Amino acid sequence: MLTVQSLTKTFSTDDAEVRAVDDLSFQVQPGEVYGLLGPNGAGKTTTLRMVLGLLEPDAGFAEVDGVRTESDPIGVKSRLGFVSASDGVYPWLSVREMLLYFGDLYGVAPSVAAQRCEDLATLMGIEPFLDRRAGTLSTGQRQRVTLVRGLIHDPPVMLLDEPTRGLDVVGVQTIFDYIKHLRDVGKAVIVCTHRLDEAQRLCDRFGLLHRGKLQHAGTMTDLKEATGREHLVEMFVDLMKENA
Ligand SMILES: Nc1ncnc2c1ncn2[C@@H]1O[C@H](COP(=O)(O)OP(=O)(O)OP(=O)(O)O)[C@@H](O)[C@H]1O
Repeated sequence: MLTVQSLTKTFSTDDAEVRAVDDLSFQVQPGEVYGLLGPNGAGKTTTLRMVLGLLEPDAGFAEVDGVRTESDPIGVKSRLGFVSASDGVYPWLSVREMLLYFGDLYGVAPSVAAQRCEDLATLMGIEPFLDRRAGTLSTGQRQRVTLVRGLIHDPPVMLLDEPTRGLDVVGVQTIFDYIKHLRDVGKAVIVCTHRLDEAQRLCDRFGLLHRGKLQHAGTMTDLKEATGREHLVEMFVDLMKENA
């Protein structure tokens, strides 16, 4: 389970202070897909960076399966999988070498990592290119490899940042299947995306973030009741007008 409690971060620049994340709290349960959604600059990336332990909060904390980022940053990283549209691959390693290398970085025993590599390769359809250099893969093939890489240490919590960016319909469907798999095997999943139509189909619960604060949170039914709107897109447009 992931807990974010009263998380707050202000950035100071030469001419201004930006409260990027403002007293943000939410939880994601095992087997649940949570859409953390918001327009540009809402605070999504800053939140993920604090959950991952890459940025220190001014106040509040993130906790992954009972382990707090501030007290055990390595322990938290081993319990998190992170997949981002901007993930790179090591071009000169074969896909298998790269996956086993990441397993090793996470402290997974080589025999366990090798078996997981085989199982996940079958699941994500990457067996045909396991022994090809990662640098020769297409965007969609590379994306599937990064999805496998995110799971090589079998973390209980997965963070997906813009997972469908740049993918064709088949690639998007692969992400949908992957997220369904994550839900089925009981991972707690956070998805950040600007594709609100996809989010509406994918997520069990939502947090609509604007100016670092959750403006609405809950299931689609909760959000519809609270806003009187049918679709996330309309809710967002209203939010941005209200806060303009
Ligand atoms: N290192 C930084 N220094 C100063 N301001 C920052 C820094 N990082 C983020 N910000 C500001 O904090 C706010 C939130 O940014 P953040 O990147 O978290 O938004 P986001 O929701 O991920 O946006 P996007 O959808 O555009 O990626 C923005 O106003 C941004 O300019």
